[in-house]
Amino acid sequence: MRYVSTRGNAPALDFAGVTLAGLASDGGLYVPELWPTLSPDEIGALRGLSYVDTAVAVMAPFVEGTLTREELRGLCDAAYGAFSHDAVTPLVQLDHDQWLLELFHGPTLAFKDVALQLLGQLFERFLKGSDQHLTIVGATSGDTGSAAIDAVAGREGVDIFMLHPEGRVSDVQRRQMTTVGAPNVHNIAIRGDFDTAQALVKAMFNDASFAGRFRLSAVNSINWARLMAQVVYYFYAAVRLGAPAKPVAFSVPTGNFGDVFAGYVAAKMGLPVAKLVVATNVNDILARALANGDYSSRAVVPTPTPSMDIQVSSNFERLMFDLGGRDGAALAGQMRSFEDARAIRLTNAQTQGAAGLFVGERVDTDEMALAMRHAHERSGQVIDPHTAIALAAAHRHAEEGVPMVTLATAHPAKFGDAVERATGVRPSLPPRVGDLFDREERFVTLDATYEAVSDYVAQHAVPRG
Ligand SMILES: Cc1ncc(COP(=O)(O)O)c(C=O)c1O
Ligand SMILES: N[C@@H](CCOP(=O)(O)O)C(=O)O
Repeated sequence: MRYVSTRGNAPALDFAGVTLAGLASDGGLYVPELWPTLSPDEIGALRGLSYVDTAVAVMAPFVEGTLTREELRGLCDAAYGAFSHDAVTPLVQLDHDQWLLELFHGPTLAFKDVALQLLGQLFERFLKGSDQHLTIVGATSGDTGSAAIDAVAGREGVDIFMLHPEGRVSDVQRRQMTTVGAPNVHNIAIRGDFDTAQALVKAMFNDASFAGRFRLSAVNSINWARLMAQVVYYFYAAVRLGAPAKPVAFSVPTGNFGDVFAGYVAAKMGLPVAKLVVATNVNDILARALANGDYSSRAVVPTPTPSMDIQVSSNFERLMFDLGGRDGAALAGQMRSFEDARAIRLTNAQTQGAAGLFVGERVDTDEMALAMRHAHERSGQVIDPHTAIALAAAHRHAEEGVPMVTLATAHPAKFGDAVERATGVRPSLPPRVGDLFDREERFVTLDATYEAVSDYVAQHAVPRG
């Protein structure tokens, strides 16, 4: 399998190449040259398979030429052995057609673990025997940071620099990052929002002289391997609910458009997906873009769903590329206009193509709290605020006879205050992270400027050999 950049001006790479590169050298994102497909019989044959067996069947075409199925299985066994539920991503029934897909049984209690535990294994595999030292730079609005740190803390040959917006992540989220004592972990709080943090990370990749000094890599969902691993659970859930004979709908709490783009990939691969509900909080650029092609970014408003407080969704570029006829030059022009004006109109091909599968929904904080309360009172489920955004959106699209799966992206204990306010229940932290508030924190706080952040990274990273 070869991968091409959405901006059409970077070398095509194999799977190991895109995993280590993260972002393409022309500023674009890597996507497979062709979408692999599974036939209805092949999808039907996934029914009853374990999560790891499903993962191998779904991901094998993406790693072809780089990893054998047996190698992939070994990495998946190691990655998913760290999950606390045998099913890895279990389904929970809420009512007749409404389901939750629990994605938070990994070490850091959020869906990011599903991809990042595997990414940690992939980095180790691809760096084995080489003298390269990887400098990972990442941005987090809360959950990617801890999941990435957990995946690489203490690993040889890797340093991780993780930027989070100061004061805009929950206490649990921050402590999950800042109390990890491993010397290769560097936490940076920036005086700015997540979009600024993400832009600073991309600027380091796009600065040829900086990127030339270090072997940079990415753990955000700009890294293709992240999305690939997330495609698996769409198949795993859908076959349990009747696919391929029956289409299944998904509602996805959305920020950087990574998780829901993985659902799009599953559909491109042949999974019968009835609908993908793109659920946003009041930071609703995606809901507006999908409703009327208005892709314009506004100031980020802090909410009780901090991980979705995003106005520039990296992975939307992948969708725009695919729906716009895979024209790298045209997409590069569109992205340049967006970067300059923070506002563009999507083309007809992009809006109409998206309308076939996606529907955007904006859910405000009151509706979110109501969804949490209803899930608790009617179905006995304590859910986190991000999941509640998607559940509220899912109810707007309930259709008789079509299973609707809401992706439960975080454990409620990560957002204990918001959950308690809405439901009166204070969820307790699972024992694996129970002593979080007794551990010492370690991080620096920097101005949100390129100079401040890149200088800090340059002073602490290991240069290329
Ligand atoms: C708990 C939670 N839900 C939803 C999201 C949004 O996912 P995505 O950025 O892939 O759209 C995030 C962050 O990414 C998150 O941490
Ligand atoms: N909500 C995310 C933001 C980064 O998203 P990513 O999926 O691109 O890593 C977070 O929790 O950090």
